[in-house]
Amino acid sequence: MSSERYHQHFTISWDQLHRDVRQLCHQLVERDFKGIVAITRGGLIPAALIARELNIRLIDTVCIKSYDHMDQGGLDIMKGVDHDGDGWLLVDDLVDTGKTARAVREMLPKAHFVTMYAKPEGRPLVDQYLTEVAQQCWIQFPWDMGIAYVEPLADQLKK
Ligand SMILES: O=P(O)(O)OC[C@H]1O[C@H](OP(=O)(O)OP(=O)(O)O)[C@H](O)[C@@H]1O
Ligand SMILES: Nc1nc2[nH]cnc2c(=O)[nH]1
Ligand SMILES: [Mg+2]
Repeated sequence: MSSERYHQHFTISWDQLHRDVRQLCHQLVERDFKGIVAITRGGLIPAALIARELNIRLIDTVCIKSYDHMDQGGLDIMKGVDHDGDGWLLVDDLVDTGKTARAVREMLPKAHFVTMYAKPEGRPLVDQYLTEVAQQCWIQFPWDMGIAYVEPLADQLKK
């Protein structure tokens, strides 16, 4: 699937992400998890912040790749886990088409699956998410961006 399906950007700053993680954690803190399984790589960042909020130190990974920047390819599963997820919190940054989530759900059917952001197609595959984002939006994460100089509008208009 190609990048043409994305018509807008939804940009998330480090501050926003951190606030969103804390808000999601309010809904998780009463539960008792054995540990966290983070879906690499995007899930690693929220997983670390969630682990701090919920005081969880046992963190495992499912290592998987499906996108080359905005282009979706075949799923490449590099590492799984040897349990069905019972009592574990499964974390990814987002669910989009749900292809990644479907594959990981098969591996860990009993895990409690959360993402920070969810698009409509993938939303039914997760147990909990914080913010819904339109299907045609590309979510731009802070780790994929940098601070850059922006030319004043007046100078841009002179060109
Ligand atoms: O619902 P889907 O359409 O499957 O898309 C969601 C997945 O895509 C991204 O991962 P990606 O494969 O780009 O790898 P990364 O986490 O290493 O950036 C994102 O982190 C999710 O894991
Ligand atoms: N950064 C990012 N990765 C994705 N992988 C699938 N959809 C997205 C998205 O909207 N943003
Ligand atoms: Mg990912």
